[in-house]
Amino acid sequence: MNKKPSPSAVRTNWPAIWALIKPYWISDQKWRARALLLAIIALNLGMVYINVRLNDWNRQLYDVLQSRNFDLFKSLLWQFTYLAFIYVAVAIYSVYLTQALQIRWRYWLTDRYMDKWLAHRAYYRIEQGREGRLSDNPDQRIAEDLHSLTGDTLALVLGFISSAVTLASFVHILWAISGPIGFSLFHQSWQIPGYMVWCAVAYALVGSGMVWWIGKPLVGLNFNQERFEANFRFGLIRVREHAEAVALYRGEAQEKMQLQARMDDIRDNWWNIMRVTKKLNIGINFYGQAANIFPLLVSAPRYFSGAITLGVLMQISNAFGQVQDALSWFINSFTTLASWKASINRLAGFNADVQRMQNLPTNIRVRVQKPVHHQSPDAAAQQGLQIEHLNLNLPDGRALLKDFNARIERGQHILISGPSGCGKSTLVRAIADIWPYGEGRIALPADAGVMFLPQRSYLPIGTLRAALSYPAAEGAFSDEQIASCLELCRLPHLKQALAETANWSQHLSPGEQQRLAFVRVFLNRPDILFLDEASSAMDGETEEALYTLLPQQLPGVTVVSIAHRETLVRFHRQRWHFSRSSGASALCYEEGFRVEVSGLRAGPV
Ligand SMILES: Nc1ncnc2c1ncn2[C@@H]1O[C@H](COP(=O)(O)OP(=O)(O)OP(=O)(O)O)[C@@H](O)[C@H]1O
Repeated sequence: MNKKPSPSAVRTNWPAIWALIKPYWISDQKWRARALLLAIIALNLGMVYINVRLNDWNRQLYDVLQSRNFDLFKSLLWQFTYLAFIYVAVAIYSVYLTQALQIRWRYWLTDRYMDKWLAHRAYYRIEQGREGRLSDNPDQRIAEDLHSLTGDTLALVLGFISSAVTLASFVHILWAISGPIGFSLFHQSWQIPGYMVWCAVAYALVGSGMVWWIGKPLVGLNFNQERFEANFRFGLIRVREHAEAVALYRGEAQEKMQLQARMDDIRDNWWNIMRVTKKLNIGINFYGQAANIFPLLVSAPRYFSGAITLGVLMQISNAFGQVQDALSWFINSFTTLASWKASINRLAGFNADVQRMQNLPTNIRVRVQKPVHHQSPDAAAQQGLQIEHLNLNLPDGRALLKDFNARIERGQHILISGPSGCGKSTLVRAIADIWPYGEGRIALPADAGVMFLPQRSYLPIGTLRAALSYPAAEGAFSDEQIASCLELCRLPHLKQALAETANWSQHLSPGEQQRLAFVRVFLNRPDILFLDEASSAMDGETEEALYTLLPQQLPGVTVVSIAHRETLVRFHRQRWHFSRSSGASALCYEEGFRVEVSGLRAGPV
């Protein structure tokens, strides 16, 4: 099976990582964020302090046990009780505040990422321009990677600080109590002071090197796992969204095959993760188990020679454990580090894509004409829409439309026709300023309301009232206004359903959905209306009725329709027909199409 090209993983360096993390900490929320972080660090340091106290308590306990002193034993138990209570309270609040900081940071970041994604139509261009993409599934980048970026960063940073302070606190305890070790080499006697500290360092270094060497592939594997999971979920959502079409085509077997293929990707990659994790766990578990016995083995000679008491031996063992644990921060955090790095790489790719799409160079200049000096707003709106030397291309540079010039006067009704795939919708996309590939100038009249109706209108999930008001907020139009427009558009039966919530694009027929789009037109009352096969699913009579209503309800409205049906000709005064200059009928992108402008016999408009 052919695998789809995967977005290349972005490699990130420290400045790039810092650029992802920094913004929140210097934002308008910085003081609250920093205060929370400081409080959490203080609580974590408090835990380290209690651990230091417990280490000393440990020594006293074993000495008291050895000397069978019951009174001291009882007092030690009280000491432990209050230390344990404080530890529990500090540990609970440390987690609670960390979670609070995480959700604040995530909320702030998500808000920024949603803005970036929706700004300059990056969300649209990312889907359009498939070439050279560095990230996929933007929904997952925003929903999941920001979640792990905030959670993992806090866990890693706080873990690192705790480990560093634990290391500093216990190194000097271990240094002081472990004493020097002496040996002779080359007929000379040598002494290594605080030799247990060096043993711990050597032990942790060997372990860290081993874990890094074994676990390296996990970063790439985690990156892919998230991608495959998102692809699978997206596949399931597609079936849900297109349930009716799949059912009518009896496409279940094909869907199953495609979903299975995506699940296979998940399973294969998961096996690779399991293999690496198994090797990693072998290393980590041996390392962890050996750490229990290693300090006892190393300090046993001094205990048996009588140089240290049992209490000191146990204190050494405990302090060694703390030092070794702190030095093993890298080993213990390796899995988190691997998934954190994969999230960072994915977010860097997403940011690069969004930035590239926002700054996509375009030579199509779409601007709003400034009103001529002393011109009234009405006169400004009278100015027509002007298209000069417009060339349109496909994203890969092939020519679609060549040198098109036109002027649309106010109140003009224009029909755009031509073979399928010649670029009619693309011309409308260019006028709507969402198609960047090409060159030329488009001037829109000042203060004119422009509305674009595609063949399949978008109906958000929610109440019918909200779907009809879109993109205005629910409540922008009164129920009376909406009801009278529903009546006009031959949808009286929906008047009762304004407050109902449903997935309207699944519930209503395509013809009804197109009539709903016309309701939006009558509610919004645009000055210029583009209809891209917006009535193709209606019966001929309803289509004619709505076209007749347009100039009646919206006097002076400019209408530009894309349509294949010749019955619509009589509602238009001008035709723009896409054709090959050479007369060739087949699509050939080398030469592009030309548009012939011709007058039409006056109809009812
Ligand atoms: N994002 C894209 N990437 C690559 N090619 C595209 C993209 N969008 C459109 N095209 C191509 O551009 C050409 C023009 O598409 P357009 O939708 O403008 O055609 P049309 O004339 O409106 O067709 P129809 O009458 O079938 O609606 C088609 O060949 C289409 O495949």
